[in-house]
Amino acid sequence: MNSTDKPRRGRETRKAAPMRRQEQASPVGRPYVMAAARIEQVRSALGEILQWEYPADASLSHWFRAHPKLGSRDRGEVAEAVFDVLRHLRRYRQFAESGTGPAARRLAILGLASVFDKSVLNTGLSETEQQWLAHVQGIATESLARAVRDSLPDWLDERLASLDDADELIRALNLPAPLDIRVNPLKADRADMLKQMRAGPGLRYDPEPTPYSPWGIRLQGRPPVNRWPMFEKGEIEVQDEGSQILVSLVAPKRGEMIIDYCAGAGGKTLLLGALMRSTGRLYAFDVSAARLARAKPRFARSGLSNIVPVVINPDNDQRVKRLRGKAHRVLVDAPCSGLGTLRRNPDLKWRQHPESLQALRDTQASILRQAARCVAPGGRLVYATCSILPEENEEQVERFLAENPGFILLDAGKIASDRCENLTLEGPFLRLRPDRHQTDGFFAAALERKKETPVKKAVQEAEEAPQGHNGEID
Ligand SMILES: C[S@@+](CC[C@H](N)C(=O)[O-])C[C@H]1O[C@@H](n2cnc3c(N)ncnc32)[C@H](O)[C@@H]1O
Repeated sequence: MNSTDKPRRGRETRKAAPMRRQEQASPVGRPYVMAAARIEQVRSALGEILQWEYPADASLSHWFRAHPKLGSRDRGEVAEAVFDVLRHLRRYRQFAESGTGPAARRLAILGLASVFDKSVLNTGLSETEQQWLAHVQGIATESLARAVRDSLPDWLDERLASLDDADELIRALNLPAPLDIRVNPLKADRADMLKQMRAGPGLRYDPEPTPYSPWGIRLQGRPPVNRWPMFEKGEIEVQDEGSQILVSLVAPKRGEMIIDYCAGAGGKTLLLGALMRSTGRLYAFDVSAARLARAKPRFARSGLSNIVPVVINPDNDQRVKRLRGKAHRVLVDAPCSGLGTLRRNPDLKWRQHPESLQALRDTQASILRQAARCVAPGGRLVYATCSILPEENEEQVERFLAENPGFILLDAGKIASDRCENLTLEGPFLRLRPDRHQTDGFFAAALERKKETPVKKAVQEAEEAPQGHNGEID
């Protein structure tokens, strides 16, 4: 699960334009209408989202389409309140149990308390509601159990408890994220792009270079990046710095044959292709034709001509078979719980369950096994997720290595730091966390197929399969 590569919702922070609506900024009489109407809008949107039928951003987009009269500021405020509720749902539900009237309205009020100043919000509240809000806002959250205070389901709280500095991690996952973009190294230079942004549409979003990735720029607030000329020209893409660092582990070279095995909407494919300087052959595999279709306009904007998108079957795909033992590098950006991206997708903590995790683990192991067969002797296999759970990460890799002695584990931290200055990581794995690196939570391992281990079986099977020119597939 990864939806890190599109413009995100998130509260405006730091130097971005102040977001909390203040009474003095509104004409007389307006705050009441605004606050009262907004409470009803947020309540109504939450009514759809909390069914959990679809991801929250999809449900919210659906709700916006059903309310076309709302302007961009209205939508921004509704989105901000809704996402605040999703982040703090368990605590807010507990707070909403007290008080009178529909609890759904009280959830909306709590969400809007993060958007509006008290004076504005109070204009839409009854006396009793104002008293209730003041009461719950005065509760010392430190006295609550962590799962309530930081709003986690019990099963997730228990799993996260085993991680180092769990409290810091959980707190960071509950904060809204800034927006990272990535410069397309084929078309632009980061220093020039920073200048252009500061002189143009990016100025009010406080653009700064990302600390580790040489291609990243961090923006505060909710910049409408996809309407900016540099985006339309393919000079920039939205991509969390963590994803950029992860691609640096693949370290593709000019002229190589690379497979992005789970390419999805192509976020990582784009950077891989640019690092190959649009040479060689870059297969973008995915089982989802719809996701690959979403990647196509991005590929077109990027100016890359080395990408071959292929919709594959999850089992026994003949085109995959033909690439056995041939690829210099294979990236498996596996489908995962996405729990490292809670800053942007807080609904995932309510949409995932231990049972769905087990199914994901089986899929991950199966994809890793199949993708590994494509790696040439001496070639590199990178396994990555945007999860923070060991069962989707270290445990998968350790099991794979135990079953596949022809592969060895490389030092991912060292490889990443070759490309990403300032990045010092301990241990063989790449583990990024919002509390330590200000990125989403990511995991990656870099493996190498031993040179001396012939991919005998794989090659044999590849020879049996009908070949395209040079073992390529169309
Ligand atoms: C984490 S997402 C990939 C995100 C993408 N790499 C990016 O950077 O935008 C995982 C992808 O794996 C795909 N997937 C699921 N099962 C698969 C399989 N058996 N083989 C290949 N891809 C699969 C999903 O369709 C999804 O697009």
